[in-house]
Amino acid sequence: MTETMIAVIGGSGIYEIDGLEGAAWTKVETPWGDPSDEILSGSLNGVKMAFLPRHGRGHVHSPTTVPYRANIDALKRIGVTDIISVSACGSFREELAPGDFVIVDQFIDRTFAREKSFFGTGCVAHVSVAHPTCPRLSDACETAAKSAGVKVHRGGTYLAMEGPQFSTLAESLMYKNSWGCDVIGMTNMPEAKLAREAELCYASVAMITDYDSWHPAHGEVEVADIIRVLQGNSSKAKALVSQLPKLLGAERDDCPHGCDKALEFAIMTAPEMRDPALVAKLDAVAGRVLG
Ligand SMILES: CSC[C@H]1O[C@H](OP(=O)(O)O)[C@H](O)[C@@H]1O
Ligand SMILES: Nc1ncnc2[nH]cnc12
Repeated sequence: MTETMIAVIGGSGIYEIDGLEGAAWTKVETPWGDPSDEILSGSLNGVKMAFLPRHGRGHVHSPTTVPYRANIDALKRIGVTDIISVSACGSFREELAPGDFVIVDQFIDRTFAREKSFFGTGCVAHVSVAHPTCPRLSDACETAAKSAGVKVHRGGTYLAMEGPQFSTLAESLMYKNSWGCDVIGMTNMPEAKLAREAELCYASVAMITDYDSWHPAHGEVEVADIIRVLQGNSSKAKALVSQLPKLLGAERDDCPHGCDKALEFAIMTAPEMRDPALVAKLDAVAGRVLG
């Protein structure tokens, strides 16, 4: 058994969480630079919890400049076992309405201006992201959302776009009609890929804020509308988070889906050819397999 530590990565509109016992903001240093902000750590119902505002308090980082590698490394470094992402998203389906939550389980990664891996020259690794979210953690999010009285949909494909501009009408229609996507956002990639490389369970809660730009009755997406919906959503997200500790418990077994063993057979570079500097940087992320 391992001690559980649940981290919440809060997206747009969520810059703190209340109710943690012994809560303190702490700066965590990583070999990949500074995380988005200090990390708030404490406990809830006897379970260790951490919170990291993805864009930083005051919303400093754009989706492109969020330091995704530093964020995931920092969470792993302080002992996090499970990451719940909470994100504002546009919807491609009439029935996924603003105010609803979707427990996303697939992604299409259209981002192109971000570092997407901890590995590279001198230590090459290939992990599977066929199933990029953890079903055990997603189950907990679904149950937590229902207990918090949130309208929640299970499963959906999240189109991760580079941004920061929203999509054109042609893009929105293509993602919806040709690619069959359910929601759109700018941040869950490469975050989910990096969490998998770091052998952390990851689940994603998409808070629907708008119909992107495809919906004839809703016009184009605007930040003012998103903020209005987020103001209603943030108390729902906090209620969801407060249910998680009792669902996940203070101790956990190995992940039944193998998220915590993702690197077991992933590293290709021969031990004698590995770059010692890169191996040193991988101490938190891949120390289990690199020794
Ligand atoms: C404020 S609208 C666009 C912005 O909101 C989402 O951020 P997050 O995923 O961190 O909640 C979206 O991905 C964009 O970054
Ligand atoms: N329509 C949209 N596109 C991309 N990111 C979003 N975040 C919230 N709404 C969005």
